Amino acid sequence: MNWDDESVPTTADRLVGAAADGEDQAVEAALRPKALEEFVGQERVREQLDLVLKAARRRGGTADHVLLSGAPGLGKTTLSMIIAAEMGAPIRITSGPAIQHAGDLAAILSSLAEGEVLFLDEIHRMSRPAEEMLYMAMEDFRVDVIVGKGPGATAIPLELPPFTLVGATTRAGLLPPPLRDRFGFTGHMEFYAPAELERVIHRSARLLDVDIESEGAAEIAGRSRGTPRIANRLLRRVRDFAQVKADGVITREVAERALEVYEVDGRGLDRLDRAVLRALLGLFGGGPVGLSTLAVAVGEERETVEEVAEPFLVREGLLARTPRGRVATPAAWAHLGLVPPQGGGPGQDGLFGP
Ligand SMILES: Nc1ncnc2c1ncn2[C@@H]1O[C@H](COP(=O)(O)OP(=O)(O)OP(=O)(O)O)[C@@H](O)[C@H]1O
Repeated sequence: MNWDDESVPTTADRLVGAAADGEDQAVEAALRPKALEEFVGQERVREQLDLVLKAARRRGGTADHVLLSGAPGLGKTTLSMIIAAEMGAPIRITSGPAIQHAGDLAAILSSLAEGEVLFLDEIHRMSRPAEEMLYMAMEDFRVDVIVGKGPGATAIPLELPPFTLVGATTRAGLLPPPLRDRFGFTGHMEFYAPAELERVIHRSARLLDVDIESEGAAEIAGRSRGTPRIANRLLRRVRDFAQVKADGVITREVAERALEVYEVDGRGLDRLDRAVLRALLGLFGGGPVGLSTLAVAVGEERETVEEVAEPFLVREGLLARTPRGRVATPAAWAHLGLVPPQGGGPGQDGLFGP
């Protein structure tokens, strides 16, 4: 194998990145399920949420505050919109980083309509003063607006209409307990199984008027890293290929050829992921090797390797983070079609057996 057969990988426009790009934002609105029963997978969250919403509707009140945690692209925004739709309520969408001052939050809260759903994405990134204001708003539907500064400052209480806060976070563990405790319901979103992603793909294909065979959908699902956003994005790229290079129908063969062109392999790894693995195996015998050294070897920033490539490699059981550095697993050797050196590789100390 030639270790230099690909140029330095870049993270820009990553086809298998979970964050939304411009095109995603433009088309996602059309692909979002509008009702709970259209929402694929996440059975437990869906069932529990269904009860919370039905009970609130029966009481004729607003639903309890809901916290949704999970990786990007798993459907948190979609679910928040469904909550509003199921409650027949309007929705306001904002995010933690957009609320840096308590006053920003007060302005939003005081303009909410009764029963409105406030979706607060990346709630863990809100400023401290805004967070503290939110405690009282969630619990008592009231905020204290501070007027003036220093010893002369006074707090003017402001009544709020009852509303439902839907907070979304990629890391529930980062939320301070007083905030976490104020949510009546917490839903943990899991990565989707391939069969669920196939359903997402079939549904999106119908909406996009794309002809797809079951095996074509399965091929795309298997490379979508458990994430509907990635499944929808790969579907659009494979559709392009099918329309230009084939007769427009997505068969397994068309999906395979297309994803080869886009350099997304059978397990959903892209060039960056493979570059990290190749460096780890080819240059360092499978490790252990320090993160900084590995990053230099692939020509990327340390943070890029750690935050962009590694989480998926670890999740897939291809790479392990150990106190002595990064180590490739036997599955990594197998994935690249290589044989580990005798004895498990230099420095592995039999971590994964002989
Ligand atoms: N369960 C699902 N069924 C069908 N489509 C889904 C599902 N979950 C997500 N999607 C689709 O995936 C895309 C991304 O979903 P969404 O924007 O809700 O993710 P998110 O978790 O809010 O992501 P982020 O954290 O980046 O904001 C949307 O186009 C949506 O249609």
